[in-house]
Amino acid sequence: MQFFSCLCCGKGFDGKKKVKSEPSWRIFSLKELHAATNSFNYDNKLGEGRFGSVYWGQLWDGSQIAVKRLKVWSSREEIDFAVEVEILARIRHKNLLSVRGYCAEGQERLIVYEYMSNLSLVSHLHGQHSSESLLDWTRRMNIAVTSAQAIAYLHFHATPRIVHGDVRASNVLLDSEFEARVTDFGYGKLMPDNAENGANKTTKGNSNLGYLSPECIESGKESDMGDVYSFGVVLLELVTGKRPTEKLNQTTKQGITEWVLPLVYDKKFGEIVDQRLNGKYVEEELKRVVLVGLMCAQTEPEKRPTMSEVVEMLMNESKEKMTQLEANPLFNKTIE
Ligand SMILES: Nc1ncnc2c1ncn2[C@@H]1O[C@H](COP(=O)(O)OP(=O)(O)OP(=O)(O)O)[C@@H](O)[C@H]1O
Repeated sequence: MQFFSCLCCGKGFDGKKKVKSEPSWRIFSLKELHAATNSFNYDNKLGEGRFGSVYWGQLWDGSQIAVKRLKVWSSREEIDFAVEVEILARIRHKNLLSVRGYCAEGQERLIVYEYMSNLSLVSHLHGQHSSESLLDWTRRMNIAVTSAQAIAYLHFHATPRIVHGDVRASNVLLDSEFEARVTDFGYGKLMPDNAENGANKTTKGNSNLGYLSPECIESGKESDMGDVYSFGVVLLELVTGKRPTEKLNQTTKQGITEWVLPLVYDKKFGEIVDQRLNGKYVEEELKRVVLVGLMCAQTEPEKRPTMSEVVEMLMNESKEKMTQLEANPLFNKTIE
């Protein structure tokens, strides 16, 4: 850690007070997190992922937190854990979920995040909130653009630059205003490959297969272009309300791109859009998101746009840009 200044106490490693002393994260005691989560009570549990369970909690100052209690962690990786969490904690963007701190005591390894009261995108599209139709078109467009900005930030502006490695709808959380907060970035580095119950960096217990690019499945390696592919799947999921893969019958599954592309050829955008929107959407915007999503989720990584280009394409409302998008060879049935 010698190359980092100490953000926790606001001092540089030369010991002098820095101008900006606002702490961005801190170390929590296990006692404090026990008190906040009612001793990791079952009633406080928000859910469970591959790396552990997440609990809702409230600190003494009234602020709400989400505590991720990681599965067994060997003390051998203690230093790595602290270094990695500190790197994640330093990465700040309004659409990335902020790490408030961590706790490493005995065998316990916990990461403390801000609490997102509207949970994840997946819960609104396919889960506990899916029947409430809280995601109107404006919210969906906002989520598309801001989550793209967050991933572009990781790829191009974060220090160090970060490949997310697990872009999917369950990792797009929503705050009280339904603003997107991308989470779970950098976990590939944080969790050792052979962690007990922890999955390999890209296979992840098959739970993200619908999001993984073909080259990532083949090589087992994460990449920025792999993130672009996964983000394309999220965009399509966001506007169609469909899952990344749907079971056609006992033996066959269909990927979301295979379902959408033929409808694009036939210009049947009204069939593509999530029917729960009851026709309340902006056609040009829908078209834009669908085309960008398909361009991202192309098989060949070199044909995909970068995340910065994705942001640009999603935000550009000009007719010229739309014409340019439509002219992409991917949407020309005869070339395929
Ligand atoms: N900061 C948070 N605020 C509110 N809910 C959260 C927060 N972080 C996680 N959750 C919820 O906790 C549950 C578990 O999250 P977790 O990140 O461990 O798993 P996941 O993302 O669903 O899967 P995986 O980690 O395997 O990718 C999810 O349902 C998620 O919505």
